[in-house]
Amino acid sequence: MAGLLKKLWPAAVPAIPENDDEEIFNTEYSIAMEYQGPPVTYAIPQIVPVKISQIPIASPVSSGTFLNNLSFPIIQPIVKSKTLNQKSSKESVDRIESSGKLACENGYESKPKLSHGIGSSGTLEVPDDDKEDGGFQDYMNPTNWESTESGLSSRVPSSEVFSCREDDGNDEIPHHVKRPSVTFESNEVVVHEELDESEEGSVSMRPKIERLKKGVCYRCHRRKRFVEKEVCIVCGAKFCYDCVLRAMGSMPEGRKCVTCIGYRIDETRRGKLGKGPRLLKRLLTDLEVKNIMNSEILCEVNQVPPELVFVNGEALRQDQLFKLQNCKNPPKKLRPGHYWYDKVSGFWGKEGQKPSQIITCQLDVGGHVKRNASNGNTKVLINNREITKEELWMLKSAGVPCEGKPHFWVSEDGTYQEEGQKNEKGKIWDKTRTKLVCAVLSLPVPPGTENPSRKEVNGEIRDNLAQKSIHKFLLVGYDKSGTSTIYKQAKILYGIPFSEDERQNIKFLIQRNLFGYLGVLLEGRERFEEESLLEKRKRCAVDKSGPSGDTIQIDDTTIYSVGTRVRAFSDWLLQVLLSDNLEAVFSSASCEYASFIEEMWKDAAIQATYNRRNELQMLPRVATYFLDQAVEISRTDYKPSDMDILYADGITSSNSLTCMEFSFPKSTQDDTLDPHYQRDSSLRYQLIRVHPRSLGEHCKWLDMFEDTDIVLFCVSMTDYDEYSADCNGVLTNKMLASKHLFESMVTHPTFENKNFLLILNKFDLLEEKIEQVPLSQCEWFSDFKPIVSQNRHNSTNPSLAQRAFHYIGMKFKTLFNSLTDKKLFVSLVTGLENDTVDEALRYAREIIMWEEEEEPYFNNELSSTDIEASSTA
Ligand SMILES: Nc1nc2c(ncn2[C@@H]2O[C@H](COP(=O)(O)OP(=O)(O)OP(=O)(O)O)[C@@H](O)[C@H]2O)c(=O)[nH]1
Ligand SMILES: [Mg+2]
Repeated sequence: MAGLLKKLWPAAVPAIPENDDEEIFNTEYSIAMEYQGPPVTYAIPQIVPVKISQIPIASPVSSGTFLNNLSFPIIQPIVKSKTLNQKSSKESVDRIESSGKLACENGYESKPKLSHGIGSSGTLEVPDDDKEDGGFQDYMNPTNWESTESGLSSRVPSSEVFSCREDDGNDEIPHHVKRPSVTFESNEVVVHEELDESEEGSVSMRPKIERLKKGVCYRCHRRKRFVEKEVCIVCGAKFCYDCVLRAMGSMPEGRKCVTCIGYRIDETRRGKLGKGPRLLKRLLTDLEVKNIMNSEILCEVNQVPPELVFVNGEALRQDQLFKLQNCKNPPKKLRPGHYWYDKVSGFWGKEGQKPSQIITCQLDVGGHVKRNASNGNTKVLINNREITKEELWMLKSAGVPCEGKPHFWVSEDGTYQEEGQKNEKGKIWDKTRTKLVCAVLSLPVPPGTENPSRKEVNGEIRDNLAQKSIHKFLLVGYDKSGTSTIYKQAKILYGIPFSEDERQNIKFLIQRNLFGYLGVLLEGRERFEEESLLEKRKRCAVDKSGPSGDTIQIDDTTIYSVGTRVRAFSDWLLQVLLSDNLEAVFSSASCEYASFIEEMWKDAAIQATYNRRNELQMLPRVATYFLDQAVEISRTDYKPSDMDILYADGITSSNSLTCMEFSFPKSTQDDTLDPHYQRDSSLRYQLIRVHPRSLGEHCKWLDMFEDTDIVLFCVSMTDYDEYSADCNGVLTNKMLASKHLFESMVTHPTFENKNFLLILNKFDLLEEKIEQVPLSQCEWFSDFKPIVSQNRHNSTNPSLAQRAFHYIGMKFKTLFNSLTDKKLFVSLVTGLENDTVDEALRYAREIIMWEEEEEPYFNNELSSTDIEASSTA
């Protein structure tokens, strides 16, 4: 029988054994073949599970349309035991030994053997045609087979690509996958595969394939870098638009190449099950795609094998896994691996890691949670588990006293009490701040009453919402470097509304700031008045003693003197400011100050003072913006505009840690460049802004942010001649202080391999300042000696500020490289201008993507400034 089959399809029957044994007849085989008959909707390979005995071999040539229209059929045994939890339908079932090895039931250890047709000598009988094909020949040559350490697998040498002779140049079989080899020493079918020991506790059943160059389609081998591809969830082969249907066939188990059908999925792709079949959507109807996606999610072979899921050290049974997956709040992204579960609180996490989720409590899965389950080292316990640093931070933010290394009992709703004490002390989750801290530190919060992501599919509850992976940007900078301005700018840019609470806070903040600015003005007026009085007296004295006796009547005093009403208001305001009682004043909303402010603002003395505002050092630059609308702002019904919010100094009174989630809106640039970016509009990002004060001494709290994808380190370029006093009153150059903070961060062990994007901010201010104060004022920049041409500035002849920016960037790059051996990315920003902030954040996204893809997507011209290309001289 096998011989006959081989005669029929000599080049395409790799798996048919020599023996005509009944066993073989009764083994189910799949035939994947391409249909080349009259046009049907689309030509796709058909997968037909048949037994050899059922194959219509009577007269293949004359058997009519069906067989004649099939070319290159691939016949493969369907090995039902490819998933570890599945029962075999036959005796010829592979057994998974406890060591995780795959072996034959009869104890024969499988040897790598041919799969094309075995001669009695065990050598290959390769048809002449095939011999011409180097790749195929290599594959078929037993001397080229190698055993791996386990002795179970075989590696295809040479190209490692199963290459099949092309008949008409058009209809290759999906040939990239290394075929499982088959031995027939015991009439049993054994699939040899490579073990991927990298996966936690699992025996990977995935056939390895040769990784082709990026962008290459695994079927037609054409390089189409910017063309969307569909990926096999088992072997990772990617197929282009033209090839995907031929390579994947009817997809009974979702997006798998035909040769991967029956195999367990690659666990790293589990998160992608049922998601984003963008290419298929272009090729198939909605219903077809939906069915394929449903099969992908629901078919048995794609499920997580229970014995590979360990909870508190115990492997699960099928019923336990079912319970876990179908409870009210099931673990998300459940994959084979080791987890811990605190039944009392519902905390759930990967072994050795902080909790990732709060699932339904009191489930009967796994044993007791171990003290070291999450590898915490804080000596503080929650339900017998030593908690992690992050959790300790969260508890502290919730106001839970943690001195004395207490042991807490925490229940599902977050109520907690100390061990040995009867009274509940409160609820952890009550404070909004605690939730914010949790969001930032990637700690779970109890699920809401309703979880909208859960959906009923075919009677089974599945978490069907895309498990969006969030990329985290950590924005840090020295005092007043502009991080909150950039943060607010991002909020406005990406349409993340300020909450009512935030708006109320900001409104008060702006009004308070305005009163502060007015206070500075009023003090200034008093000073100017005194100065002019002094001046007047001097002049009088000169006049009296003067020879001529003529007096020049310039009386400045009237300019700076105010009427009684304004004086009274001014005295009151200064008093309020001094007593720091503004909040109380504003909270009595019934009081309307606008009319006072208006009267005062119109006063000639105040206007005269305002005109000399450059002499008032206490008045920040931004004050002009707010003073110009002093009357509107002081009204009780004032609503801050986005611009007002942006310019307001500080976000809230406690602005040490803020966090927002956003997506990049699709830009026209994204459209034209790469599908990757189009997909990106659905990806979520988190911008976390943290003040260095919150990081503690030597940034000791920095490891809270270990899952940061990229650090945006913000430096104000105007800091080079400014000083700040530390707690001992010692003055430090702010640029050097910034450099010091930068060094602490980049050398922090948690951030060893992190990407850093340096944001050189306040370029607008630098342009003004650099004309007045040389950059070399800062000792770190002492060798900045630019030769600036008098000609107009252009791209080849940059301005002094541009040169300074390049120079500062270079200094940081060199420093970064000397500390980390890595490349620092740099972006030029003016925090008050939205386009530069947008550009910097998109650049950060690009850097993360490069990391993911290992290759840059497009050239740097489109991204933020590349310092390396510039010169500093
Ligand atoms: N002109 C100009 N002003 C800026 C720029 N970026 C920030 N500022 C101003 O600089 C001041 C400090 O900026 P913030 O964003 O508050 O700085 P910060 O990093 O939050 O500093 P902390 O207040 O210490 O938290 C504010 O008055 C901002 O309006 C910029 O690019 N140009
Ligand atoms: Mg600020």
